[in-house]
Amino acid sequence: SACSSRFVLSQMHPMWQEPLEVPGGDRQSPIDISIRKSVFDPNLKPLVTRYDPRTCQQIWNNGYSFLVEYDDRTDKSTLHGGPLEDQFRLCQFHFHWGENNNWGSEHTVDRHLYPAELHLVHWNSDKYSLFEEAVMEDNGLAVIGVFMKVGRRHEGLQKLVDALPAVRHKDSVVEFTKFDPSCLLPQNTNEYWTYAGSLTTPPLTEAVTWIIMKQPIEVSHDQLAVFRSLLFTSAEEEVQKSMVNNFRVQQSLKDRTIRSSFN
Ligand SMILES: NS(=O)(=O)N=C1NCCCN1
Ligand SMILES: [Zn+2]
Repeated sequence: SACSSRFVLSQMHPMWQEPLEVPGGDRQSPIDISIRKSVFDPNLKPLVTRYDPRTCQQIWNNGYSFLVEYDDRTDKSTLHGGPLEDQFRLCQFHFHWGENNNWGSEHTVDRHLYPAELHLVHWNSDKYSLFEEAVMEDNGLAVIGVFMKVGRRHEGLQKLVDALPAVRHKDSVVEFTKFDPSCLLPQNTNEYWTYAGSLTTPPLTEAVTWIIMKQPIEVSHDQLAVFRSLLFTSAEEEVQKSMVNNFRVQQSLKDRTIRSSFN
């Protein structure tokens, strides 16, 4: 699908070598969400997600994370409401995690680190016709962030976990269908923070309206361990590197306000 953003692969730098300059630089992500600095906005609406599992296509290890990619050629899996004025189309979701359960999320809440974070990536299909186009525009993308904490096994996630050994190496792809990503959202999606930010992996463009869920989802220790069995490296590379700590360093808030949908 268009959103697999293969063009990004060519510009990709390993996480640990931040590019020297980033586009703009005054609305970069991720950030710490300071609860006392966030401002309650009573005009924020409930989030509306309508995901059609039939648009789910494949899982791909892009050497950064693993992406579950959706057919985004029509408006079948969409997001609107919340802070958004337009309708956005789901193109993929992926995760960021650590080498252990003490860290791994990209965003933090009052400096609290979670072991992992889910990103559901959508692009503005009211204003643009391709992900690649929207990724360059300041109102082009909307990413829902969901924190993950260690607890009960997540039954919906398990189908995804079982498919991971098939995409162990960078550039491997496997068919993956009929997955409804709404099972990965917390039961309360009315409480979130939202702010203007950027992609946290190249092209790092300042195109993202971030919507970070307050309520984390629970996944088991063993499910996270399978994430860590993935590799950054392709099958033919001699030295294999385990895919862990694939999060970006936090960025300055600069002149931004984080709004909350709850008091
Ligand atoms: N972690 S992130 O901000 O979602 N970054 C992304 N970069 C490229 C395409 C999709 N997402
Ligand atoms: Zn991400």
